[in-house]
Amino acid sequence: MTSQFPQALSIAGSDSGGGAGMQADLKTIQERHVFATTVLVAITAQNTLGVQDFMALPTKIIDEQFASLDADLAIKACKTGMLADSIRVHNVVENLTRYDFGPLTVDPVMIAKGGAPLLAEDAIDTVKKELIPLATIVTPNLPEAEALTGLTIENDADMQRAGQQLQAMGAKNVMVKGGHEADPTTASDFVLLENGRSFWLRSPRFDTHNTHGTGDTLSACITAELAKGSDIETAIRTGKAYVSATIAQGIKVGHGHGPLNHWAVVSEE
Ligand SMILES: Nc1ncnc2c1ncn2[C@@H]1O[C@H](COP(=O)(O)OP(=O)(O)O)[C@@H](O)[C@H]1O
Ligand SMILES: Cc1ncc(COP(=O)(O)O)c(N)n1
Repeated sequence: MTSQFPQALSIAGSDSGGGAGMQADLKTIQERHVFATTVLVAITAQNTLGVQDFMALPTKIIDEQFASLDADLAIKACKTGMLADSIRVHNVVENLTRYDFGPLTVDPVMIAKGGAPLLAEDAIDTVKKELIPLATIVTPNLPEAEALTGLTIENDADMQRAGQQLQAMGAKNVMVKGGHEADPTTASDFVLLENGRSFWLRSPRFDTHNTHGTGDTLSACITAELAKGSDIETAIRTGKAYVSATIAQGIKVGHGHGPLNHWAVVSEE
């Protein structure tokens, strides 16, 4: 039989507004020419103005989605996004241990841009102890890196320290994202690789409110590239170039923190 087309999996929550969560993952993976599959963990009633409500799904149907995928598809890379609470984090970890869906990108989603919690506070410990040790790469933003490490992050040295702590927790590779930094000109992310190499990825900071779904888009792009067989550094660099393009080539949708342009053309490709 001929080899299967590259397939990737997003394990996440739904954003009814279409800009973040599962929907951002699907759009990104599709744009990167990889076949996207999903395990839905929670449903949010959400738009660009905020999260109005959410409901986590029963673990039985989460188990069944994993089993259905394993029985048929050939998934080569996967990612996690919103996992809601400690019970679901544990449940997803059990399933990721049961099946081989390739390298795992952990986007430790905690709080939506508008401030709504997407992960119960007591689940942070479960993420640290159970999920991060499975991660091929973990991609926290600054508030998430602070919550996971207990550090206060105010400068480049703090971001590097957070990266080292997250690697010590068991993540092979770490990308500490600086989207929430105060720097008005540059968006800088710190990358620490499994082989000990580290570097900064910097792009111009675009003056826009349309940054809903940036973290999901970056981590989904990394996942898609890993599904195609890219090495981790190439996947990370492509992810940064793609998310920058989706912000730079913005579209106007909604009345709050608008979504990204997932059709954006990445110039260096
Ligand atoms: N205004 C911006 N201009 C350019 N890049 C940005 C901007 N905001 C975020 N980014 C980039 O988007 C990616 C996601 O970062 P961040 O916003 O920190 O994540 P999250 O969505 O998880 O909060 C990072 O590569 C970050 O540097
Ligand atoms: C269902 C869901 N998952 C994740 C996010 C994070 O979005 P952002 O990337 O803007 O932090 C979100 N707002 N909703």
